Amino acid sequence: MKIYAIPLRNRFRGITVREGVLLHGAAGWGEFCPFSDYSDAESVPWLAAAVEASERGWPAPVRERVEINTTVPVVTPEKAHALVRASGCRTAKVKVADPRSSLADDCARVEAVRDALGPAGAIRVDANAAWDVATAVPAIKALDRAAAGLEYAEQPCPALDELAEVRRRVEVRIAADESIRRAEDPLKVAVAGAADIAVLKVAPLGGVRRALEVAEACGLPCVVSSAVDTSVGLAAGLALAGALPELGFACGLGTISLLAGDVSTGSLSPVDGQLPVPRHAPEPDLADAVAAPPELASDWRDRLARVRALS
Ligand SMILES: O=C(O)CCC(=O)c1ccccc1C(=O)O
Ligand SMILES: [Mg+2]
Repeated sequence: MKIYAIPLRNRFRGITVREGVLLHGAAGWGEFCPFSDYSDAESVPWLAAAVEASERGWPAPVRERVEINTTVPVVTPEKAHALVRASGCRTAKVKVADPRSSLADDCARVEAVRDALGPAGAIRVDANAAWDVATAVPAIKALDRAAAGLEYAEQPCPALDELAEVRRRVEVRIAADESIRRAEDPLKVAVAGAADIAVLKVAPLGGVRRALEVAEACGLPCVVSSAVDTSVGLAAGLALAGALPELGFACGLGTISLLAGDVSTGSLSPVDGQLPVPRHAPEPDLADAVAAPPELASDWRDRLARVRALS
């Protein structure tokens, strides 16, 4: 077992350091890294995903490579432009609706991203459920204009009925993320009328096999996205992206550049906007260099024991 703490290059989802545990088993390595605001009960599927990776391994893929979106945090337009250029990706996902960023700031960031991608690139935005319907509708229209066309808007509002209403009132496609991964039962969310696209994350859905079941149950085109995990967790996301019967959109697995380090020399950083589908997670040969300090490590061992007891 290895416990890591890696600073983020820019604040993301309100956090500045990413922490987690790497578990080793018969099939290799798995990552357990629920965010600190996740309860022990909510962390149970995260452990199931790490156990699947380390004990059992993943189903066989149907493709060898996955197109990747670069993820643009809440940064200045200049920085956003540079990040997109440096990524080599043809699709960018821009975080919007952050409390520290106005709609005008978001539009300026999206314009800079369009400039960096050129007209052939695709831009999606992610509001992380920050808006109500009355805010979302004009905001999505403004961002769509700033982008000269959005590919989709991810989770503009918290509730499914709000997503459905926004979807009726804008021309931009709507993607559901939190509505699926934080649902009581992700297999039973009636997401079809509320969204055009389902965002799937391996850890909160409880593993690659579980996520494949969710994909089948929801009946929508899927995008696989990361939890800003290390290359060990990203490998599980790529295994899911590799195993989905259809994959029509770039996946949000280009997040290693958001971290200031990684646990592996075999770092999963996109090349020419793509990543290969690995058969197992890379060996965390650099984990000791980013080891969590003793007190933090001990908190994680306690958390792991509590979540194991609930599993
Ligand atoms: O999808 C991506 O491009 C990156 C992953 C991402 O945005 C994310 C990462 C951690 C937690 C939540 C989210 C999210 O999609 O809302
Ligand atoms: Mg999202």
